[in-house]
Amino acid sequence: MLNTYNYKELSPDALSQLIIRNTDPAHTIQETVDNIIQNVRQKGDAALFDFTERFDKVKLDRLYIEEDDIQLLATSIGRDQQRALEIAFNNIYKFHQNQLRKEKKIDTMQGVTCWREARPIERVGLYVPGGSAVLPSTFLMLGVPARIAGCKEIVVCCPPQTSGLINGYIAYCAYLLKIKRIYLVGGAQAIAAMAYGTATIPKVDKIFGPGNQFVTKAKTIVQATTNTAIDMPAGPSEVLIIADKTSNPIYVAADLLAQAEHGKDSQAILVSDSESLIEQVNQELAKQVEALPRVEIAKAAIAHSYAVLCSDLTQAMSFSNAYAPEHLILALDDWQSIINKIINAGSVFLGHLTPESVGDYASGTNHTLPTSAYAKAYSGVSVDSFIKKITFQHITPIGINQLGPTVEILAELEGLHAHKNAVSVRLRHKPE
Ligand SMILES: NC(=O)c1ccc[n+]([C@@H]2O[C@H](COP(=O)([O-])OP(=O)(O)OC[C@H]3O[C@@H](n4cnc5c(N)ncnc54)[C@H](O)[C@@H]3O)[C@@H](O)[C@H]2O)c1
Ligand SMILES: N[C@H](CO)Cc1c[nH]c[nH+]1
Ligand SMILES: [Zn+2]
Repeated sequence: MLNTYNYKELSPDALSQLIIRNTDPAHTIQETVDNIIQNVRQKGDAALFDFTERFDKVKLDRLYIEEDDIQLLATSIGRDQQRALEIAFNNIYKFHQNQLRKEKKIDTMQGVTCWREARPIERVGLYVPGGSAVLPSTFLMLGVPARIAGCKEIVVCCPPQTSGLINGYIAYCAYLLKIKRIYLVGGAQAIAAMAYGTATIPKVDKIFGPGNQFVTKAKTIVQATTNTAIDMPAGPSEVLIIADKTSNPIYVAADLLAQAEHGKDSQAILVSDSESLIEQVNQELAKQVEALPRVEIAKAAIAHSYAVLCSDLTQAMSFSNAYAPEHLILALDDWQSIINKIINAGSVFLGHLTPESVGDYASGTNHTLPTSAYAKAYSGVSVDSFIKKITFQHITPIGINQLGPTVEILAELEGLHAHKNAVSVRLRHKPE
């Protein structure tokens, strides 16, 4: 099922072709998204009603639901499902709360004190995907760190159900997160609305959340064209599994399919030093895929996924670092010996009993992660994503005497005399 490449036969060009994903060579997604953004800018709410009818096939009479509806929907789900969402909420909360740390004040010289303090981003927009599958887990992954950071205004957009509402699981997450309004808008139009603001949807300072190629393209466009920031490009899901003769092919195939079922444009890569393991995983894939309800989606994703045969695990890790996967699974007995060779990956899963699904839902780590090789430069969402760190400094009379002459010289060598003077006047005219 997986097309297999031999690492040592790959030219540098072939290697870079292999690791590219989800490009938009004909710019069709770019054009569609540009057009959606322009429409939302010009027509505001009217464009949101239109696009929701066109893409989500829902004719809305209002763009949001509020507390009463949310409460009603939240109570419609089973107690087991509520408990599972509560356990996920608690674990994500515990893991993320530990990320809030106070930094020490540093005296860089006598009388010169510098430090940083965190402040929440005031208005944040959370995008909860809901096209091919509604993802309440993503709501928790974004909402929990936003709450821990202390963001004042949390705007949430999610594509509507055919009923014109949201589903009960999303509503239960809203209840856990104390979110009182959800906008029933998805896709690029939701991102444009949060970046520009409409009569109904407030403009925010930063947009968070994963989504399909339309959502991800819209995020990168608004980041470049407005003063609204984004968390990162978090597009179609990916997994790369490094496996050897100690791996269980049943588990490996199951983990590949778990990401393949997200969307036709998802990618699931197997890298191994064992030809026979690749063969066994292929047999398992063929068996397991047929049992999935989302069999057509998973098959399409597997069709443009592949395996890479390497001579050893060091080579396997080099390939993985070049690919920079959103998720990396080390399905090995001896994962400890290569963990320090990982350079690029969004989130890592170690050993045989750590499926990626646990991180998707409930172990505590965040599942909003960089895709398309952006793991080379971006981290996944965390509490840090929802705060700014502001630097502070204070200089005493001793400090200005110590540091002032250095700054005078540096300002002079840059030819910036007003800069120099701002120090000189303080050295010459000391307060009584
Ligand atoms: N990287 C991550 O951290 C992460 C986490 C969770 C999910 N994901 C990914 O998020 C994605 C979710 O995608 P999804 O489609 O299910 O939901 P989505 O909410 O991202 O997209 C649905 C919206 O896309 C828009 N749309 C659909 N077809 C369109 C078209 N032809 N033209 C313009 N707009 C169109 C519609 O407005 C619809 O509301 C998946 O690819 C999944 O792999 C990534
Ligand atoms: N694997 C996705 C991140 O790429 C997250 C997710 C949500 N629900 C299931 N999985
Ligand atoms: Zn997943």
